[in-house]
Amino acid sequence: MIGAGGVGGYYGARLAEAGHRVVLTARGAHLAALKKKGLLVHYENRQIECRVPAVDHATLMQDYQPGDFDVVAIALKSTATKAVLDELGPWLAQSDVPVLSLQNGVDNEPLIAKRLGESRVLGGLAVRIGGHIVGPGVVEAEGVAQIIMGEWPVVPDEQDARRPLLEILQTAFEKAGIPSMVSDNIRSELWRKLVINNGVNPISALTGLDTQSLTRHPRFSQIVQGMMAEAAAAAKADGVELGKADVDEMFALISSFNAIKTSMLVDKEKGRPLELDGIAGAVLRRSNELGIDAPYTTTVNALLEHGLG
Ligand SMILES: NC(=O)C1=CN([C@@H]2O[C@H](COP(=O)(O)OP(=O)(O)OC[C@H]3O[C@@H](n4cnc5c(N)ncnc54)[C@H](OP(=O)(O)O)[C@@H]3O)[C@@H](O)[C@H]2O)C=CC1
Ligand SMILES: CC(C)(CO)C(=O)C(=O)O
Repeated sequence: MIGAGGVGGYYGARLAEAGHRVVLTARGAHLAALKKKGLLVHYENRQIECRVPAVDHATLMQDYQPGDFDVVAIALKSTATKAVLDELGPWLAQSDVPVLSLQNGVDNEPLIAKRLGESRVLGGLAVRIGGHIVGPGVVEAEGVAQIIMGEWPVVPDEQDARRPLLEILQTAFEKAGIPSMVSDNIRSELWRKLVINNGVNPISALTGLDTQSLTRHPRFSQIVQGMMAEAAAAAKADGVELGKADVDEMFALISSFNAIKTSMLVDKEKGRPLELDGIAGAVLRRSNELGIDAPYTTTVNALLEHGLG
């Protein structure tokens, strides 16, 4: 699990708890704590204590072969994807182990494909999960925490070599208490998730409000829906057709989810880089390509880029 943060730490701990051999990567004080006392995950009134190897990337490349793993999952912020692929690329290239992205945004899988070849990419996303590092070695997570995955970009061919592995992963995830689904069109699923993220992540970082405060607010909910509609329109540039029904469905999904701080709000509070380019930037690039305006996204993105909020 590359990046044992809120998402990677939670899923890694669930898999380890179910008996899978998991190796976590991290750095800094979080890594030091993982090595010293293991990972502690607080999840829905439970505590999961996870004692598995935790290493930095230099140690990963030195002590392990990529072929030691059935799958390498990436749960980094998309701000780190390129740098980490530059770092791990030559090591990953030594085998054909599939790489599963569990990140938000639609630009991670293309980066992995460019580096390792399309046939090794498993697209994926974490849905209905709020998970964050709350202190060194400690993660708090909530929500049903589903995983959706599929051959990237779209391979509805039953002969695709990745399908049997996806089915094995799905079974393993389910047995570990992680609801999961294999999609024939992961690109579309990634865009549907981006509709949610463009809707709530930037405006939450700007206002400091949680998801329910935004979706129930008379004014902010309009901005959320506007930013969702702009993401849905931008999807067309990638050949994904999303309409009002998708926007309504995604708005209903996030409105009915726990009142959580988005990952971007948590990054803002911690003074960390924001995944702005991977979320609003991805929408704005496609809107520009299509020649359509995205006024809500343009405004909120510009305010955050200029350090407001
Ligand atoms: N958090 C959430 O609730 C949700 C997040 N997502 C998505 O999941 C992805 C992961 O998010 P999240 O779990 O919040 O991310 P986190 O920031 O919590 O975790 C990422 C971890 O990777 C570490 N990392 C980064 N670069 C390196 C490196 N070079 N070597 C070792 N470790 C490194 C980070 O360390 P450091 O802190 O030092 O940078 C951090 O511990 C994102 O795309 C996010 O949008 C999706 C659904 C919900
Ligand atoms: C909005 C949310 C919580 C949905 O899972 C998310 O993906 C994030 O915080 O980045």
